[in-house]
Amino acid sequence: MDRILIRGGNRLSGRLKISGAKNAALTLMPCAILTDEPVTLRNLPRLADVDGFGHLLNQIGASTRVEGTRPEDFGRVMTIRAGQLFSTEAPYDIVRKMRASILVLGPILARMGEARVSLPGGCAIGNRPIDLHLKALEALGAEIELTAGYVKASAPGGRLPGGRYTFPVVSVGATENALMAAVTAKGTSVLGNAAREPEIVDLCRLLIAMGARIDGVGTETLTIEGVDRLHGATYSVMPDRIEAGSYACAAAITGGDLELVGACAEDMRATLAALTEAGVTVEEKRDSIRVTAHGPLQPLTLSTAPYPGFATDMQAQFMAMLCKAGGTSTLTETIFENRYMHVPELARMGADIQVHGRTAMVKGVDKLTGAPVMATDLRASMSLILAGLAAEGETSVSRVYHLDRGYERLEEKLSAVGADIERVGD
Ligand SMILES: CC(=O)N[C@H]1[C@@H](OP(=O)(O)OP(=O)(O)OC[C@H]2O[C@@H](n3ccc(=O)[nH]c3=O)[C@H](O)[C@@H]2O)O[C@H](CO)[C@@H](O)[C@@H]1O
Ligand SMILES: C=C(OP(=O)(O)O)C(=O)O
Repeated sequence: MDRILIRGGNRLSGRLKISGAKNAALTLMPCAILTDEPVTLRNLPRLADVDGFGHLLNQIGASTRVEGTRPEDFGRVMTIRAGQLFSTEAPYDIVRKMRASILVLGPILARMGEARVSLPGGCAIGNRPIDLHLKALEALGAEIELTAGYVKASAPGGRLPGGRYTFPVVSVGATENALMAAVTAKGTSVLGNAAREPEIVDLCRLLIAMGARIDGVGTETLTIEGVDRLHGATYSVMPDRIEAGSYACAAAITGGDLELVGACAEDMRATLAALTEAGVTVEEKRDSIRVTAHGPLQPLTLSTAPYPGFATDMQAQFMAMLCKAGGTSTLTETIFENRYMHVPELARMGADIQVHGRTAMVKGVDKLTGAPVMATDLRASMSLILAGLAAEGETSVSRVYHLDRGYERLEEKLSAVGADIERVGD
């Protein structure tokens, strides 16, 4: 298994290209199930999860073709053709490896009138239930049955009637599933307390480009007027706000100066506000964000929340960064009950972090020291990379397959801006 080796202490500086967003890509790809015409996605990041999702689409009968991208390019173009589907099932073996697989439930049900998708179960960051996905689909008219670890959903008469559902808590995945199921329903659907994440806006934009009728895009009430059929489209995946935020933390923790090319400041207001409060200079340019760290970092008090709040996907990276702040920071994780797996690993590098329930107190330390550490999930892995960049000596991060799920060519991007980082096989 590969490891990443970092010899810390280098100040990062230069331009770094931001890739297409994983969390958008994984909700745009299943849209192709909704039409028999080709859907072409540009700026699709080269990630293990994108490959995995392609594999899942192949399993149900869709073809995926990657076109004319050179190996040196970031991102790629993929055309998905779901002319005819021969299966309505997402099996356990795929769903257990990739949580986003649950996002085929709504589109397969809408297209085929029935779907059978394995229950995803928990994962390292906590219990990740799908009850709200199912309740929303039921409200749109689906009949749901849970048997032998699978969700079986069917639309009476082969097509959902549509309906109204107000989410009791904001759920990104359930909003996405319900949206994709509602766009071809017979009638109008209204989703209340819907997630407003930029990735949901990206999803709406693709669906609209395919002929869907959606009102209230970017707000908490989405009104979807069902259409008889959707057509193909070509669409560019939005820039990855979490990747951009992670590299902004890399600039901050190394006292560096990075220009994040292609990053969209509008999508990452809470992250940029937190960086500014920590004493980092953030300069918004036409097609990039420049992040410059000067003196010592200031401690912060942050609590994760649905968009436009501070993203749970940025919590681990900020925790690593705040290990180098001059004072004690307080981080509260409100979305996932177990998203502190990076804490014991950061402690191995000299971090001083106390966790009480959902709150972590991060006391800044004079120095972090390189150590062998183990990645436990995607963003936890990134927090270890960040700590390694700032640490004295060598850090070896194992289980880097977590990173490969969400960071396109990480070591290449970081070494181009001055990091001493390499991937080694065992
Ligand atoms: C609101 C939020 O920040 N969502 C994050 C969540 O999306 P993801 O779609 O995975 O999770 P949800 O947004 O659905 O979860 C939000 C909250 O709702 C709960 N829930 C969710 C679905 C359900 O059926 N029942 C239920 O109780 C979850 O346990 C969680 O506490 O993880 C992704 C990966 O880290 C992030 O990119 C998203 O930003
Ligand atoms: C946890 C994440 O992703 P996933 O929902 O795909 O596990 C993430 O993007 O931080």
